[in-house]
Parts: sequence; structure tokens; C-alpha cells
Amino acid sequence: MTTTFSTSDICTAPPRLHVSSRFVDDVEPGPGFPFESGLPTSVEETLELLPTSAFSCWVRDTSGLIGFGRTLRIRARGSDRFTELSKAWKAITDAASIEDEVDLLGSGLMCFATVAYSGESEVDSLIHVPEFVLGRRGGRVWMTSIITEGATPVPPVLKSEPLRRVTSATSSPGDLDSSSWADLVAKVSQMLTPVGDSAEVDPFTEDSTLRKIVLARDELVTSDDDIDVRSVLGELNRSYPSCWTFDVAGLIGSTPELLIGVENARVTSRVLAGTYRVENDPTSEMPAARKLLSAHKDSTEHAFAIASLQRSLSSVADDVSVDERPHLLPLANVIHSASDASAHLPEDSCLNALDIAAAVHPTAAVGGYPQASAVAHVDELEPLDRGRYSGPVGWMDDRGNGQFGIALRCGQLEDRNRIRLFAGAGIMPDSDPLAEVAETEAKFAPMRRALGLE
Ligand SMILES: C=C(O[C@H]1C=CC=C(C(=O)O)[C@@H]1O)C(=O)O
Repeated sequence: MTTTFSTSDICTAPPRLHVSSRFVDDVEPGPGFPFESGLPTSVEETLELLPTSAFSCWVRDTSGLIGFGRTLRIRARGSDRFTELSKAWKAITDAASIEDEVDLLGSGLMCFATVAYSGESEVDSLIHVPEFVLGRRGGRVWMTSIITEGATPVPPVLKSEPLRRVTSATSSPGDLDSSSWADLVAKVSQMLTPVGDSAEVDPFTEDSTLRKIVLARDELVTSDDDIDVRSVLGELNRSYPSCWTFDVAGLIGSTPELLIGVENARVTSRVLAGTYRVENDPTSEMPAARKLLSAHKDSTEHAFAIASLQRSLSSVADDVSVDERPHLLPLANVIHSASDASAHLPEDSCLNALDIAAAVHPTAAVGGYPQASAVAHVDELEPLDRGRYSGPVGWMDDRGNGQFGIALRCGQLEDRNRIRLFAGAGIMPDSDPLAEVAETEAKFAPMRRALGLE
């Protein structure tokens, strides 16, 4: 049974969780061995072992965390959603007893989390604590069990069930069709003030002139049969191995953008802004992408995204450094301009990965530039509630470590056979509305393909 708590319930009476992590790749099949037909050797084989619903996932290439069963869920809404969830998580971790023979990133007590983009959203932000976690990192496989004090642990025996590809999906426009969205792009680009060709972007400027706004659109995909989420995740992981493929509370996707990673006080982030649409093959189109992404519109858009991260990350971390020049990140559907950043948490910092995500959200990749004025306009101009799209999605542990991606290239499951897809684009003063529509089409492509639509 799933129990969803408010953050105040948790802080008033934190449940005592018992946590145990052990390796399962050196255990002989027999009593206590969790797999009916041997240790899974790939992400696909692992997905086949899961129930068709009620699981969570954060996987990149062959490493990651897959949770199933539910020990508890915590929800929050409004502008304090980050602080409230973080406080509740700290209360839980303080009360927990943990045995962790694995001691790898993601072992021990952990939770998955997904946070709404806006404090105005009517969608819950959630922490989800699974009953079991299968982890794979550095060639090792482990299992964690997380149970509430007094509950009897029932060790699982996982049976394989083939993934069912989605074959009967159809799509329809969401809140705005593409031509109304193009009209909105045209209106918004008129509201923005260009910067000069040679202007440096100063991260610490107090200038509030509006330069960039990210606008999103949605699309509804419905299928005759239930959507086998395991199959969607398998497709995404296979086609986008360098992205973080996730499913948390039915928010499913594969994001190329790491908002924040925290590992033993080292903070990392991957900033993306500037997009080239791949026509056929990303490798042969790299020169064309380089040309487009180094031109004024995309290079300024990228500079805004870096400036915004530098400013917000400096408020919580020391030694913030960003790549001197962006690099190209080729994916099957698009090529992005990307910069990697790193920083260190001060020794006396008691912030966890969710706190750091809160400090940098929303970046210019999903809000705009400068942050405060852009965000107010997004809420006012967009007719849709983004829900958890473009918010932080990922996991964290009891030591403050964790990884949060920006929930992009994703959809929110609304029913067993219905999912709402989201995609957005950074609008600049010189944006061409039809090119921005085409860019969002390219950003829908990973989910559409995984749902059998393209
Ligand atoms: C808002 C999205 O992408 C962002 C991330 C990378 C590049 C972007 C761009 O070039 O506009 C967007 O800022 C999305 O995928 O929905």
C-alpha cells in the first residue's frame, strides 16, 4: 500500500526506516537470491524484471538506479516546495538505521524526487522512497531494501516478462496547436531586447532587461492499450545512452541536461542552450551544427545560460568554474551547445543535492534571462501548467549526494494509456517562430519514437 504524506506529517513524526544494501552479483542462486532466472546483464533485462507499473528509474547507459515497490511518498506544493521536501528528507535520514556494505554512489538510503517547475503549479512535487532499489555502477550490482520499522521484509523474487512495444499510439495537440504557439513565439520575441554583437554577459549584473524567455508546448499521446513504461524506458536508454533516462511518479523521459550532481561535496552541472536539428545523421552534420551554434543568436543564448548558472551556483558553492568554450553534444535528434561546470560545497555546508538544485532552478535553459523577470513572464504567458516538466528530477541519498537532471524530452503519464509530452525552446529577439516550432518537434522526437509514433 502506498502512503503519501505531507511534509509536515513527516517532520512531526518521522518514520523510522530500516535500510540494507548488499551486493547481489556474487551471491549463488538459492534462498535469498532475488532473480528467478539469473542476474540481469543489461538495462533491458533489468526492466523486464519489473512490474509493469509502480517503479522508478534513473539510468545512464549501463549504470543507474531502479526502484520498485513503495515505502512512502511525500508531497509538497507552492513556492516552499523545495525547502519543505528537503526538510522532510533530512528528518527521515536522521531517524533511519542503515546497513550499507556496498558504499557506492546511490547505495544505502535513497529516494527519487521530482519537483514542479513553478511554485504556482497545481501539480505535486514528490519524494518517492521505494521498497527495493536495484543499483548498478562500476560493473557491480547491488540491492537495497528500505522498510518501515515494524514491517516484515518480504525479499522479492523477480521474474522476467518481455517488454511490450507501444503499437497503437496517436497524438493530438495540447493546450496550443503549433500555429498558435508560433504566434506566441512571435509576440514574445518582440518583448525581448537584443544584446550587441560583442557584449560580454556579466553573471552578476543587476540589469533586469528581458533578453530570453523559454516557451513550452505540450502534446497528448493516447494508445489503445496500456503503455508499457518499461518498453518506453528501454527504447530511450538504447537510443540516448549519454542521456539520463528517468521515470519518477510517471514523469518519463531522457534528459541530456544535468542540473546538478553532488558527490562528496563536489558539485557538477551540464549547461545546454542552443540547438541544431538533426536531419539525418548527427556525425556528418557536426560542421553545420558548429556553424549554426556559433552564430550570434545561439552563442548569446548559451552565454545567458552559463551566466545564470554561475550566479546561482556561487550563492551556495565555492570555486565555481565553467568550461572556457562550449562543446557540441550530438544526440540522435539534435545537437546542443554544452558547457560543463563544477564547484565545491564549503566544509560547513549542510545542503543536500535537492537544496543545490533549488538554488539553481530555474536556469536560463528552462526559464530565461535574467532569471527573475523571465520566470514571471513564463508563468503569465504560457497557457499550460508545465507540472514537473522542466523541473528537477532525480535522486538523492542520506549523505547529501545525488543527481538531478532538468526534466526535458519527457512526458507525464496521465492515465495507463495516456501521456502528455512537453518540449520548449529558448526564444530570443531574432527567433524565427517556424524554426522554433521545428526545434520543439525535434525535441518531441525521442518520446514520440519510444511510443512508436515516428
Ligand atoms: C526547453 C528545452 O530545452 C532547453 C535545453 C536545451 C536547449 C534549449 C534551446 O536551445 O532552446 C532549451 O533551452 C526542452 O527540451 O524542452
